Amino acid sequence: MNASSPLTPHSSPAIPVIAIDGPSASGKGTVAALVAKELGFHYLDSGAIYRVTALAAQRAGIALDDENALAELAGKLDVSFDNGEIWLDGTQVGEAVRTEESGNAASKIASLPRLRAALLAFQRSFRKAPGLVADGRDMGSVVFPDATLKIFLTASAEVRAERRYKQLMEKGMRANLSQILQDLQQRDARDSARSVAPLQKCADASLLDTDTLTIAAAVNEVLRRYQA
Ligand SMILES: Nc1ncnc2c1ncn2[C@@H]1O[C@H](COP(=O)(O)OP(=O)(O)OP(=O)(O)O)[C@@H](O)[C@H]1O
Ligand SMILES: Nc1ccn([C@H]2C[C@H](O)[C@@H](COP(=O)(O)O)O2)c(=O)n1
Repeated sequence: MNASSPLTPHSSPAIPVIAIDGPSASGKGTVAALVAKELGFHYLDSGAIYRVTALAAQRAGIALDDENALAELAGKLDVSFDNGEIWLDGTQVGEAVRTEESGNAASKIASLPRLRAALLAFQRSFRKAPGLVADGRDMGSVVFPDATLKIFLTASAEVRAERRYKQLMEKGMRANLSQILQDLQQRDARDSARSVAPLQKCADASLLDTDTLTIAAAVNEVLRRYQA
């Protein structure tokens, strides 16, 4: 696995990290990427790692509950990230990892402790100077517990479902609002209930509710908290 440039074998505590965790469609990816751009930092979309691992498993015919086989697969995945594009085994995965089915498959394998452990070092290898903005579910709690700033980004399930609906429609994908709301609530419940690295606001994270915030306002608020 590589993050488009040589791997750093160990994480470096001197390099600042902004960890943005939260439920699905809360805007983590959008806000994290814009904050990273503003600060000139690297960006880690950790959910994409789980999504592409699930895709690789499906291509290899590995069941999504076969923990040993999934952990072994994760340890030798040929995945790289380059300018927002994901490469698996030398080919671009494109929108295959952006569907709700892909999010659900990722959520299922993400509940397996050995699979999560196998992905830890790869995620930490993204910590490079001058800094990193990382989004996911356990960025502040497990992957970067010493992060400089930890944000728990959220919005009501209804607002998130509407945003996801709009996003899918804009991409020309089929979408049904009530189905999206149901899927999103099920995924959040699974991600919150698992025994390892559950989705939760850790004690040292600060809450950012974007129900009534524009993307620009959410980005500015993260930057303000970082600079404070
Ligand atoms: N504050 C906001 N106001 C309006 N739309 C927003 C806001 N934040 C994000 N969005 C939109 O909501 C959609 C979902 O955002 P995004 O994909 O960043 O969420 P996410 O938390 O990364 O989702 P997932 O966990 O499923 O990957 C996008 O279309 C994005 O543009
Ligand atoms: N740090 C992470 C990131 C993601 N996951 C799992 C749980 C999510 O439902 C799924 C897809 O993530 P998304 O792309 O929607 O952010 O992957 C996780 O457990 N830990």
